[in-house]
Amino acid sequence: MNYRFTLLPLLIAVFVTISTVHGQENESLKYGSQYEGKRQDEAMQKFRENRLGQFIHWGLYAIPGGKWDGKIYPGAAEWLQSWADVPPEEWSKLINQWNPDEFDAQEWAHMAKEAGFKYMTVTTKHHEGFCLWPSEYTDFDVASAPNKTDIMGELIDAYTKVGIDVYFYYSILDWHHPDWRYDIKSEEDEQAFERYKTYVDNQLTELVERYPEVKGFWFDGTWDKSVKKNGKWTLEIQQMLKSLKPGMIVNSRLRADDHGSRHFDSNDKLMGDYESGYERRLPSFREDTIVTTRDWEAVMTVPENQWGYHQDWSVSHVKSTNEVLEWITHSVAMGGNMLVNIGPKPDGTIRQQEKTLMKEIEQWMDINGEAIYAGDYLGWEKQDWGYYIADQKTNEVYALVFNVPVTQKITVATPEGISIEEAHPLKDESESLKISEKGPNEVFIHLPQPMFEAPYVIKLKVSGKDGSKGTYRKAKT
Ligand SMILES: C[C@@H]1O/C(=N\OC(=O)Nc2ccccc2)[C@@H](O)[C@H](O)[C@@H]1O
Repeated sequence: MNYRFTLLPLLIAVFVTISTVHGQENESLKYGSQYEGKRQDEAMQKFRENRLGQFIHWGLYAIPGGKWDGKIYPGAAEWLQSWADVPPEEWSKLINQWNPDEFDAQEWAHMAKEAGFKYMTVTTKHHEGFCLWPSEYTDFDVASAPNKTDIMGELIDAYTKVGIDVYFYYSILDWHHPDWRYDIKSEEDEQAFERYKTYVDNQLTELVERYPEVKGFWFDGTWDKSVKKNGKWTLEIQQMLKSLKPGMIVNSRLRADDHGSRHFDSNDKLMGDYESGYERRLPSFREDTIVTTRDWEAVMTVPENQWGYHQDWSVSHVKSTNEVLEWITHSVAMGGNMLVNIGPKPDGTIRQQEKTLMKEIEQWMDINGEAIYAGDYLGWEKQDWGYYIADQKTNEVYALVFNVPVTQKITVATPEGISIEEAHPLKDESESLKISEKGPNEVFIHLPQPMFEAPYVIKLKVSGKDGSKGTYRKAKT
């Protein structure tokens, strides 16, 4: 049998397949990722060192607070218009009740500063379309409400003054604007969405020009086909913002590529400046360590799923402060940032549960904040008792204990040639914790009695192969 002729078609098929697959990985995209790796400029480094931020969801939805026509809706309060199926013209009447007469931006900024938040991201316009600044391009804004306070102006001034970086959340999805479209299926859709794109471009330009201290944009509401079919526009928005303000930071959630692929382009390359796909969920140490190769940020609610103010938090589990601290620690231990959300009340005050949470975060961060700020992925074997964090700048190593072993001691397994010299609790660094040999490259660190109620942070003095500090960190991948 002449194999040459029999095998030839198979060989061709194999070759075409390999080249196609390989070719797909390197498909040249016009609107895909614009660069690879982590941005190393000062603005992005500051984002990376901030680590802990405050998310603020505020808008007309705070007024009904999850209740419509006498019925409580357990879903996210900022989506009430959707859950209760309220027609836009009826929902818009809420503007006549917008009167946050207790709003005090300095008080909010002070609370955030004390709590240890290094940056803040606030909703300029959520899906409902109401604008919390006086916009030249719509009358569905604070300038048309009984209380005309420029919320964005007050907040960015107050937070910037106390040294907290401010980012703007902006929803592309807009339930109020007549030209918003979920999909583009007709010439009429096309023309309307072109008008809508101009509206958004104008508003974004307006926001940067009115509030030049803004550090970046957190885009949302980009999952519909209308946006996925406009990948070019999403890149143009990114480029426009960076030309308006060099160093501007834009999240991956804005972006769609030539084929509608979101966050990551069709070559699996991250778009935007950091990955913003972790919403009320966290990457796994077992399956998702790829996140440690890029900048990323998780965002979290205190209840199971309430971003805007909901008057009845009994509708779901409400995280304890220790749970919130573990979400923050988990993110930083995997080289990411965390935004912890609050949903202010319609009168401009902050609900007691959120004030208590911020106070308890403050008390913990006052002692342990050095393990969080500029924290990064260490790369050592994840242990059940908690997390390791390495400081990006000092290379100090911290062990953050959340799950106390019944043995009253934690195991620290170090890479070959690395040893633990000393262990000091951050709550009293003059104290030295006992270290005992467990096996090759494994030691026990003995925990103090009585057991503690909050996450317990230990600073480890580590020596590397050549005895110098800092040689023990896993190579940055
Ligand atoms: C931070 C949150 O972001 C949102 N949505 O984020 C999503 O990623 N939504 C989503 C996730 C998966 C599929 C479709 C939409 C908003 O709808 C919500 O009100 C809040 O502002």
